[in-house]
Amino acid sequence: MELDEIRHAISDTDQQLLGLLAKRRQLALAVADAKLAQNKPIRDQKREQELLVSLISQGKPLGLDAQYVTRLYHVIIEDSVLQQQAKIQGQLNGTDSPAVRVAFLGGQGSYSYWATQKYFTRRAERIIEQGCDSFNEIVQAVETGHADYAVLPIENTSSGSINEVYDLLQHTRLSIVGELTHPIAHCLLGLPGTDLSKIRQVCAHPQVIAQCSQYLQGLSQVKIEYCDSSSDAFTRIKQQQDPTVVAIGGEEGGQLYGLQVLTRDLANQKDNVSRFIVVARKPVTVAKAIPAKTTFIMYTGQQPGALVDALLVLKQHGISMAKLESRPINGNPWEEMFYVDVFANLSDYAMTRALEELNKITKFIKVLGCYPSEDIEPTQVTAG
Ligand SMILES: C=C(O[C@@H]1C=C(C(=O)O)C=C[C@H]1O)C(=O)O
Repeated sequence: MELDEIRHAISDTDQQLLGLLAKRRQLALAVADAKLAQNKPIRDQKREQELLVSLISQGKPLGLDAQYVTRLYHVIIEDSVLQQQAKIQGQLNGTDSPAVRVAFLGGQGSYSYWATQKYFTRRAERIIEQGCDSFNEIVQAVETGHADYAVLPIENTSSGSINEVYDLLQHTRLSIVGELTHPIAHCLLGLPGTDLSKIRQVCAHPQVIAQCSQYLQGLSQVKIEYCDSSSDAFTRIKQQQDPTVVAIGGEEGGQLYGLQVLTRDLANQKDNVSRFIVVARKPVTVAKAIPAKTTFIMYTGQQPGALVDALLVLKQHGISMAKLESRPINGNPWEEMFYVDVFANLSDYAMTRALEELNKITKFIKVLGCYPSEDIEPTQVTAG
């Protein structure tokens, strides 16, 4: 066969694969309805395990190795679970809508832009993007009704918690309605033909600079220019047309601005991942069929053992903590507000009781939201 002919056959096969993947998604969505009717959880790891074992043995005689099949199906199953969760949540909360207005940091190509796309593509036919220059502006956009949702980065595996976002949560009336994680692969990006040895300036968001601090220490002769977002950094490079100025951001984002990758993997941690929260004016209820997280803030006072006592309440009710963070309380020097993420649904009996008890022993407590957990741990195939 000629090259063109073979490529034609590949394209035909890919089209069939896409058709089949779309069909599989539809079937998974139908499964979600059936599970809801039968009061069954969305995730069924026993079924996933059986499926993987069977697919691996079916793949073998076809020359498809176990690792390849497993990797592919982890992606397919994750999508299938998240599609089902999004559908059930939309139905339960009446949030199914053809178009959503979403505020996020930066413009097209910023990390928050990709996180927004990832989260809302499953939930709406159209995303009306509202790029903002600061976290404060993003929150304001939703508070004032100019946007329906905000997507905010809250923590990162290299730089830790994003304090500015934590502090905004202390004072907002908005509720956390969702979360997602997104891999953040920092690259040095420049105009085509940029010579790495001649760069004089690096443009990036302060969070990005913190996440790449070790790499940047090695560029001692280079000036760091703080930008509002990665897309702001890309825009500057494109506008300035100066090959000695480069940006740090994601490869896909840089491509939208005609920039080329000079160096990859700049983050301090190899697995550089950010967790984003999604906030809205109205809280949501999480279906029992979906694993939920609840976030609350509390001020315990400064008496000895106050935090221990509060955490013991969670222990007594068998509630596991996903994260504990503390931030200063504005106007009260040396006093700290605790932010607690737990693996629990706000409507669980244990969670209701725990909150009642915490209410009695803390000086202030407020639930910031209960939302589906989007951490879909891949099912591993066990031998035998
Ligand atoms: C589609 C289902 O829901 C989930 C997704 C699965 C899949 O995509 O194959 C398998 C098990 C469940 O965790 C199902 O239960 O069959």
